[in-house]
Amino acid sequence: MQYLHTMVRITDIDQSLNFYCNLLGMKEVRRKESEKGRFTLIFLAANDDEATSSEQQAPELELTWNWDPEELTTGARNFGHLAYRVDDIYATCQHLMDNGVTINRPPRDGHMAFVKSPDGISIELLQKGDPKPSQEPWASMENTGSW
Ligand SMILES: C[C@@H](O)C(=O)SC[C@H](NC(=O)CC[C@H](N)C(=O)O)C(=O)NCC(=O)O
Ligand code: NI
Repeated sequence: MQYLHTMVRITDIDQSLNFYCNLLGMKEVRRKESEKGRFTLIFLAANDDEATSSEQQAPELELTWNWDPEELTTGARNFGHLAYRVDDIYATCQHLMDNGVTINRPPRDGHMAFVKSPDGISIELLQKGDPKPSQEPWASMENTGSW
C-alpha cells in the first residue's frame, strides 16, 4: 500500500494557494474541475517531494473547493494536523508572519512551530536536522494555541 494524499476542503482557492504555495512553497501539480459535481480539486506537492523518483509518487495535499458556498467547521477532534519539514524554521515562520499568518506555536526551541491555514487546518512545521539555537523574537513569543 502507498500513501497518496490528504484531502482538506477549502472556502477560497486564491487564499489557499497563497498560503500553501506562495507562503509555504508547495507546487500545484494538477487540477480537476467537475461541472456535474460542482467542485474543483487542486493537488499540491511539497517542493522537496518533487525530487521523489517517478514510480514513487510524492504524497500530495488535495484541496477540495465546492462551488456552492459552505461553512467549514474546524473539524472533528479526530483530525490533528498536516506536518512539513522545513530547511529553516525561523525563516519560514518569519516569512509567514510577514505575510499576516499567526504563528500559533512559535519555534521557541528551534524545532517545532504550528500555524493554521486560511480555513483553520493546523500545520506543523518541523526543523530539518538538529534544532537551531534559540533566538528572538521566537524565544519570548507567547503561544496562541494550546501547545
Ligand atoms: C480524486 C480523488 O482523490 C478524490 O478524493 S475524489 C472524492 C470525492 N470528492 C468529491 O466529490 C469532492 C466534492 C464533494 N462535494 C466533497 O466535498 O467531498 C468524494 O467522494 N468526496 C467525499 C469525501 O468525503 O471525500
Ligand atoms: Ni482524494
